[in-house]
Amino acid sequence: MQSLNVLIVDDEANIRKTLTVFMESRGHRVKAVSNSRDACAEAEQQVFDLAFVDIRLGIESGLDLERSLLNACPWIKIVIITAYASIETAVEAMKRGASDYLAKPFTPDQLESITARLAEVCAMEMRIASLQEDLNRMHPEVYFTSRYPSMQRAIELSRQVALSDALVLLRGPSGTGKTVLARSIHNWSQRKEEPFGVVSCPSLSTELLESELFGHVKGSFPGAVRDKPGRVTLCEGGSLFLDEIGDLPLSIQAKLLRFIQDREYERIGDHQTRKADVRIIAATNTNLDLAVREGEFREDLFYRLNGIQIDLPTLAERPNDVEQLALNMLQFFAAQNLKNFDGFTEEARTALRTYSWPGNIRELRNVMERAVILGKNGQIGIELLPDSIVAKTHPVTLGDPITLDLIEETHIRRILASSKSLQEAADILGIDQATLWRKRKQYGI
Ligand SMILES: Nc1ncnc2c1ncn2[C@@H]1O[C@H](COP(=O)(O)OP(=O)(O)OP(=O)(O)O)[C@@H](O)[C@H]1O
Repeated sequence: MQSLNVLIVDDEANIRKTLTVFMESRGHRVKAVSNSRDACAEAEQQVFDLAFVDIRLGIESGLDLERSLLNACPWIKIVIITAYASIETAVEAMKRGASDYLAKPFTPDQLESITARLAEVCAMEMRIASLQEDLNRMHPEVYFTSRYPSMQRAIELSRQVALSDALVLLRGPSGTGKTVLARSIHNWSQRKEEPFGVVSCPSLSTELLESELFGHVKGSFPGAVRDKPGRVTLCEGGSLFLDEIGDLPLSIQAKLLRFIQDREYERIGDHQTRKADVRIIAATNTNLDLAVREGEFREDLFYRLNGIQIDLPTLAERPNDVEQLALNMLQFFAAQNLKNFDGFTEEARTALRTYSWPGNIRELRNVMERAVILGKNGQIGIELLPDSIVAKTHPVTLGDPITLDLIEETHIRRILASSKSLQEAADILGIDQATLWRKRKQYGI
């Protein structure tokens, strides 16, 4: 058992003494006080893992002290001690944040078991916090700020729908950030303290996918060696993100529709109907209308999912956002690799802005990671960018032996990059918005 910092608050000197001797004999560090004021003063000065608090401290109430201790040390585990055991006080103590309850007179065994259990909880919380830190170290901070109305709309709508339990369908090509946005919707919602699960529909066979979603009972198919709860069970109270929902087999589509409508499902091989409260967020990078027309996607499920659609633009549609995103990623990977970079050379900046990024933010992230690994310190120049990016964006000068198309593409990209809106770009180029749209499509901008 890890050694804990323990605070004992009791107005009876012999209880303080007994608890102190017991805890110290188990290797914990103890501070014992007789009243709320001293307890608060101690909690201000050092971090405690565990506190034993008498419910009656002379004329003061240990229940009132709970809140002050939790404010000072939010992770502290409080055990309320009382000679006046009653269900009501126990319930009240737990409601105010106590972790357990000990009735006087207590035995060493009871103390031992409460302390061991809470030490385990403390250790687990520390492990989770350190895993969370590792996760944060592995992922650049999500950056949603954009100069483009299409992206601003997507984020605004996401924040609005997050507050409801509405079904959401995120649409956008691969790498545009659908998974990241789904997780953010969960984090902006009231379900944020509950689990968030991800199931990638194309990654599993039909049977395994159904089992992944709804679970199975032992022996229901070869390989089902033990009962398994599905994601729907594990995400109770939270959200489940179904990536590439267009790839969900028809047989599972029917079950998903029933789950969405009635919140009911069965595990594979089980007749018991279960219920779960899970918000579904789905994503697709294909045209679901077409899948419906071709009979590959159920129309009724399509209409259920179609309620709130959020479209994520490609990176090519937001060239002026690339530099800031790239800069954030550069700083992130630089810190991870213990290097120091201060931005990009002018050439690299132009290359980043004019490249069409078919792999979207995922590709940008990979390019930044590669540049940081290959580079030393200072600025990132084009020599650190992949040839595919540099070749497509080499500086074009009028009079160079190049095609008119390349001149037109380069010119449109540069004007788009320096304009605040598509209308402004169209005005500068002397064409209407429809023509600009056709040309952007033609050049993949
Ligand atoms: N707004 C953002 N800020 C920072 N990084 C982002 C952002 N959006 C996406 N990324 C990063 O880009 C990569 C791709 O994002 P994500 O997996 O969310 O895309 P996706 O649209 O779900 O892709 P796919 O359809 O292939 O599953 C991830 O590494 C993610 O961390």
